[in-house]
Amino acid sequence: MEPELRLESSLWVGNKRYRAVLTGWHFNWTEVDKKNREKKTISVPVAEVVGVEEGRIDVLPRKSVEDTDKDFTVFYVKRCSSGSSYGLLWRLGQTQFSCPSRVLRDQWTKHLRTALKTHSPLRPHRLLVFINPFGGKKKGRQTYHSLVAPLFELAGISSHVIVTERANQARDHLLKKDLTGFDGVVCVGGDGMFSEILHGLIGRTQQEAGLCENDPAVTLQPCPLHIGIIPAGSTDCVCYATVGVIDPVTSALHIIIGDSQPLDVGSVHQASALVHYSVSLLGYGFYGDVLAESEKHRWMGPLRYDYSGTKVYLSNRSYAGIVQYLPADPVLSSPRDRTRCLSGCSVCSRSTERLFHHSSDSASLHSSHYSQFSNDSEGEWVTVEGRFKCVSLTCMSSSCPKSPLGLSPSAHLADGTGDLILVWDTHPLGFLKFLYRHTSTQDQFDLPFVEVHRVKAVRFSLPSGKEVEAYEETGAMSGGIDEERIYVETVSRNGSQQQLTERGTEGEVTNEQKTADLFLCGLCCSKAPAVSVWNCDGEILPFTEILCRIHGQLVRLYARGIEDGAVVDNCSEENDLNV
Ligand SMILES: CCCCCCCCCCCCC/C=C/[C@@H](O)[C@H](COP(=O)(O)O)NC(=O)CCCCCCCCCCCCCCC
Ligand SMILES: Nc1ncnc2c1ncn2[C@@H]1O[C@H](COP(=O)(O)OP(=O)(O)O)[C@@H](O)[C@H]1O
Ligand SMILES: [Ca+2]
Repeated sequence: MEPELRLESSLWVGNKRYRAVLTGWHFNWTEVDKKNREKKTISVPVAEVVGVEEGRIDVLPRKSVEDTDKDFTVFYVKRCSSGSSYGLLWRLGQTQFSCPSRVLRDQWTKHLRTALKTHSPLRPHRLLVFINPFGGKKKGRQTYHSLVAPLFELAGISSHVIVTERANQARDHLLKKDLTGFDGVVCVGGDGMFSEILHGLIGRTQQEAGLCENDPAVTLQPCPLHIGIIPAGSTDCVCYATVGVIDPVTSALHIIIGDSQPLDVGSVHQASALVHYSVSLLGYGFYGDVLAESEKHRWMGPLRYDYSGTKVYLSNRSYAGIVQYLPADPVLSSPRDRTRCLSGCSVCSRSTERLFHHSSDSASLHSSHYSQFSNDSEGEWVTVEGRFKCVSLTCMSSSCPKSPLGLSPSAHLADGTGDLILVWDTHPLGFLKFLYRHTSTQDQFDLPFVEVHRVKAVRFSLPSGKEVEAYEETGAMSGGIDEERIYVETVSRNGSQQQLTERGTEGEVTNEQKTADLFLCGLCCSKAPAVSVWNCDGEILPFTEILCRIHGQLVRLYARGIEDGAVVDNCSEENDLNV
């Protein structure tokens, strides 16, 4: 602690006298009664002070209520239990202090501001904000302007706001435009919008580092800019899994105080090309089918997933496939150890050490393991083959309001691994039981037809002859087999990421749409299709045979992971105005 940051004096809040103390890390004020007896203390970590203003201030709308030259107002984070969610809601608390003199007031504001700078080095000064006006319930713009912008203004953050006019605008901006002076990028939208930001920032960082994203063996460069998520989408799983609640004000406060949460990212490859990045769900079978079906019902908003989920469940399909995976070190953690990755997680901290201080570890991965779809399953790769209801890979728990503990409740946000969930073909009631367990604390892996593995990489392929069979079946039904096959082959030869991830501008048919059409055409015919599609964080991938490698802590979010429920709920403290 730097001694000059310490300050102690008597201050008044209303007509009560307090003994206020600023140490390096905390700002405390304790009520003192007329007989000098100390009563309740309120303690705010300096890192959670949002701002300090002279006078008496109100926010939302912001106005100076009274500017006596002996007063100052402190804004800070307060926690409230969220009822249904596991995480805590953050709200803006404010307390108005009166000093005996103006000199003392100036001393307090100066010291508090200096302490803020010293103890929150990652607080953003300038942010680039992308708003998807069509995400979720289409309230992104309103949410940002009414709830988030006033808080940014209060905290002295300047923001450059872009309301997107087309899909991939945010990604393209991040790939090409000047980003000098920005500390972070904020995305107002859902997981799809987050994915755009992710692709833009990872791509830009690799471009600048001269690294080739197409090569799964390359150790990618972590992104220097932080990402903030203001949830305004349908699933909002990345926000829920990293903050614990879906709440724009909570997320805005995490951004303001410069919280930092690293996140693992999977890179998905086909042949020698990068196809997509994934953080929440890379799913084949059920989740792929649900996404393909739901794209037809976008107009339903977030409900489209429940409708399509039920429809796909009732169609009771399973798919043949070969899954190969590279297991992670079982000594470090296990997907069934019943732990949860919480704020300050020790498994993730140890991984930081391993990921960034022993780069020779990752060098050992630069072997033929990543040579695309080679048949050698030498080394540690494990191969399983059969029929699956679904094959899912997630880099984190993927908790969301639908499933508060997530696809893999013990997965870690930043341990450099993903959890591979294999659900073997089973009777419909068994599968329903599996799905239903996601909504409660019951263990969805404790079923005889379910396996879960903590992995560093996964490869998926179709049993020999299946792919041709698949296209022939669908082609026979649609009458368009030749055109489709040529199209897929052309794209894979070009290997252009731009082409692979571009989503439709009007009048033009993209890969995803073609793949979805090809697949959906199978849905409406009596014969079940032999192949499903991959759902990659809400995008349909145009390939079936893929390789995914997990990159530890490739990006950082303005978040801190889910806070332990034992953290005090200080919502109803006396003397504070809850804004
Ligand atoms: C019976 C109840 C079953 C509930 C099962 C819940 C499982 C939920 C797991 C959710 C994992 C979420 C992973 C995140 C994926 C997102 O990246 C991604 C994109 O999100 P965005 O549109 O916001 O941009 N979202 C998705 O792909 C959505 C996947 C959602 C699947 C939901 C499935 C609901 C299933 C309902 C089945 C009901 C069966 C009833 C039978 C009578
Ligand atoms: N202005 C826009 N018009 C159409 N699509 C957009 C626009 N901006 C972003 N998108 C795309 O919309 C998709 C869904 O966005 P998202 O914010 O995740 O909402 P949701 O959670 O409802 O799917 C994303 O894939 C994103 O690329
Ligand atoms: Ca992980």
